[in-house]
Amino acid sequence: MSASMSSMKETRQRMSAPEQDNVVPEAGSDFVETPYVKDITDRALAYLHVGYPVHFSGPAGTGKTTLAFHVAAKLKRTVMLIHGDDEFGSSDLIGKDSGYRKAKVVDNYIHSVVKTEESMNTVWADNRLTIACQQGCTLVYDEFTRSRPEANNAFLSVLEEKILNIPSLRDIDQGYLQVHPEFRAIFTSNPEEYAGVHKTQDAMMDRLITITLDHFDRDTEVQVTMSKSDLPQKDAEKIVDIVRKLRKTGVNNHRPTIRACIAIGKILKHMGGGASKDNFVFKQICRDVLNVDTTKVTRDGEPLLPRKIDELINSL
Ligand SMILES: Nc1ncnc2c1ncn2[C@@H]1O[C@H](COP(=O)(O)OP(=O)(O)OP(=O)(O)O)[C@@H](O)[C@H]1O
Repeated sequence: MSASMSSMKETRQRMSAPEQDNVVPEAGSDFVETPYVKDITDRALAYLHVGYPVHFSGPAGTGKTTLAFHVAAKLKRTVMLIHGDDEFGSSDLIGKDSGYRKAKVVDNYIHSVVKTEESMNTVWADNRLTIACQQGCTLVYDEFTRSRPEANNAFLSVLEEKILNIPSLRDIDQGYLQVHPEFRAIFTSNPEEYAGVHKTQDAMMDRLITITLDHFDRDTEVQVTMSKSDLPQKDAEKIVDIVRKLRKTGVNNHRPTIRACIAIGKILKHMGGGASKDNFVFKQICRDVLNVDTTKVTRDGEPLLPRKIDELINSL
C-alpha cells in the first residue's frame, strides 16, 4: 500500500520591465534650438530640477511634444513615454496581474510514498509609471488629457507625497512605493482640442507648473522649416510669412501650423523651383496643403481664403 502527501502554495511574483521599454532620447540633426526654444527649455529645466512636474500646454503644432522630449533628453535619465488614451485605466499606468505560473514537483523517491507539491504564482507586471517611479526615470506623458481623469489619479500622491500606492501588492508588503528622488514628469496637453479629451481635476493641475505655448516666433518657424525641408532661407521665409499671415485671417487663429510650413517646404524641395509667384507648382502646393484651413471661411458662399492665398503669393 502506498501513501500520498500533497501540498499547494500560492504566492505572488513581480515581473521586471523589459529592457527595450526604456528610451534615452537625443536631439535629431534637424532639431533647432533658437533663443525662443532655449528660453522655454531653460525655464522647464529649472522647474524640473527643483522637483516640480512641468506641463506644456498649447494648440496643435506649437512644439509641445518635441520640447517635452528635448527637455527630457537634457535630464540625461532613461525616459518612459506614455500617450494619453481614453481606454486607459489606472492599471495601464501602474501595472496588473498578468497571469499565473504553476509548478508541480512529484517526489516518488521512496516508492511507497508519493509526495506532490504544487505552487502557483500570480504574476504581477509593473507598468510604466511604477517603473519610472522605481528607477527614477523621466516620464513623458503626451496628451495626458486624452485619458480619463480617474485613470490619472495615481499621479496625485506620486507628485505630492512622492508615494505610489499599489493596493494589489499589499499582500507582499509592496503596497506603497517610495518614489525615486530622480523621478521627474513632463506632461503635454492641448486645451484647444474639442474632441477626445477630458477635463482635468483641479488637484492635478494644481500640482503641475504649466508653461503655456503659442506658435513659435518667426525666426524659429523659419529655422524649423529650413532644417526639415533643406530649402534655402529666402524660400523658407516666404513660406512662413504666408502661413503666419493666413493664421491671422479667419476663424481659427491656430491654423495653419508649423506643420503646413514643413509640408510646403518638403514638397517644394522635392518638386523643385523656388517659393515665388512665378512658380505655378509652388502656388498649387500652397493651395493643396492649406486647403483644410481655407474651406471654413466663406463670403457669399465662396471660400474666401483661396483668394487670400493667391493674394499673398502674388505679393511675394
Ligand atoms: N525645435 C524644433 N526643431 C525642429 N523641428 C521642430 C522643433 N519643434 C517642433 N518641431 C517640428 O514641428 C512639428 C510640430 O511639433 P510637435 O509635434 O512637437 O507639436 P505639438 O504641439 O506636440 O503638436 P500636436 O499637439 O499636434 O501633437 C513637428 O514636425 C516637429 O518635428
